Amino acid sequence: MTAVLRRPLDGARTAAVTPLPSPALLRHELPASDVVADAVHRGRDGAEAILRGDDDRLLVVVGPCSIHDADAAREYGARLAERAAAHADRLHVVMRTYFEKPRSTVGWKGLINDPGLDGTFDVARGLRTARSLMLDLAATGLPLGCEFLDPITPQYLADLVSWGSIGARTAASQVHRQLASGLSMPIGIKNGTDGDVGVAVDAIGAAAAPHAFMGVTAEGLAGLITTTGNADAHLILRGGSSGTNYDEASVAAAAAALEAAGRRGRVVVDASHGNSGKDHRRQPAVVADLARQVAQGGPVAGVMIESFLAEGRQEIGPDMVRGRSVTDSCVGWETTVELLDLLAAARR
Ligand SMILES: O=C[C@H](O)[C@H](O)COP(=O)(O)O
Ligand SMILES: C=C(OP(=O)(O)O)C(=O)O
Repeated sequence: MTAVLRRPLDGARTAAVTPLPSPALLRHELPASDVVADAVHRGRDGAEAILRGDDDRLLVVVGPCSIHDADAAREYGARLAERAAAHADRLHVVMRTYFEKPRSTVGWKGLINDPGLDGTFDVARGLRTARSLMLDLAATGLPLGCEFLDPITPQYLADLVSWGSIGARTAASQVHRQLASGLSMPIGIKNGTDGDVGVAVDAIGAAAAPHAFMGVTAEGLAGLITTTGNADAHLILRGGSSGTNYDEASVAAAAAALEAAGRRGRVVVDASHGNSGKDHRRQPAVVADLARQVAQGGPVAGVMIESFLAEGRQEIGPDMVRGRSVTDSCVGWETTVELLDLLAAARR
């Protein structure tokens, strides 16, 4: 029989596969110093103690919706480290260092995916830029927080993260629940984009359980990952298409749903996203309501604020304003200072 040329069975829709440095290589090139390791541990311990009710400070996760300019983020971090130190007896401040953005359809997917903001997708550079920025920020003593989106990214960066999140678009994803079950820091899981809190309560239960799943080792090889479960997975109320859920009744209902599922009835509330209709000008009113709830005691263990140096948002383009978000709109620095003061006063 004459040999027939077979059509390839895969690769039909793959344009290229480009090698990346292994996670172990990147961590070797950019290692965590003792000062950084201490900041990461203090960040994790503080967040865990607050969520467990053993520390009566308020967790505040604050920072840009996404980081696109490492220098502007360094300036923001230096300012935030100073405010965090000033409020350290009442607030446990974690800086949002979000390098991966889940998109509703398409759009810029964050600094790791496209550090040039120009569709060149230099992921190796994105990983280096993100890790090196995180090392600089953690060296100021600031604990860092991010959303875990791509299941491979944690191997490159998770050692520098004190608090993590699973977003509204992935709360139902088994891959992300399994990932959360093995991460070394408390993981906040958001309610769905439609406002469904049940999906996040289910995710918290799934993340608390041990799992075995396929993943990537530090050397970049395929591996079977076996986890012990994350007892510090918790709920983030972020509102949704059905309305906001930062008010006292919604917070109480969410806490009751958690308790009915056998989980701790303590929540983090996001002042942005569905709770502000993505309009940064509404965040101060949400934070003011949360401050009132915090002052009364109750289930609010933490508050999330989207903030950057300059308020608002802008499109990616040639004439961008330094320190202004290129994803969701953020409150500016002066408002951030006022909101931190307000939350600290409420905790007093
Ligand atoms: O937090 C950021 C955005 O809300 C999220 O990435 C979705 O953005 P999009 O709806 O603009 O795609
Ligand atoms: C994407 C985010 O939030 P959500 O998943 O609530 O949309 C975010 O916090 O950056």
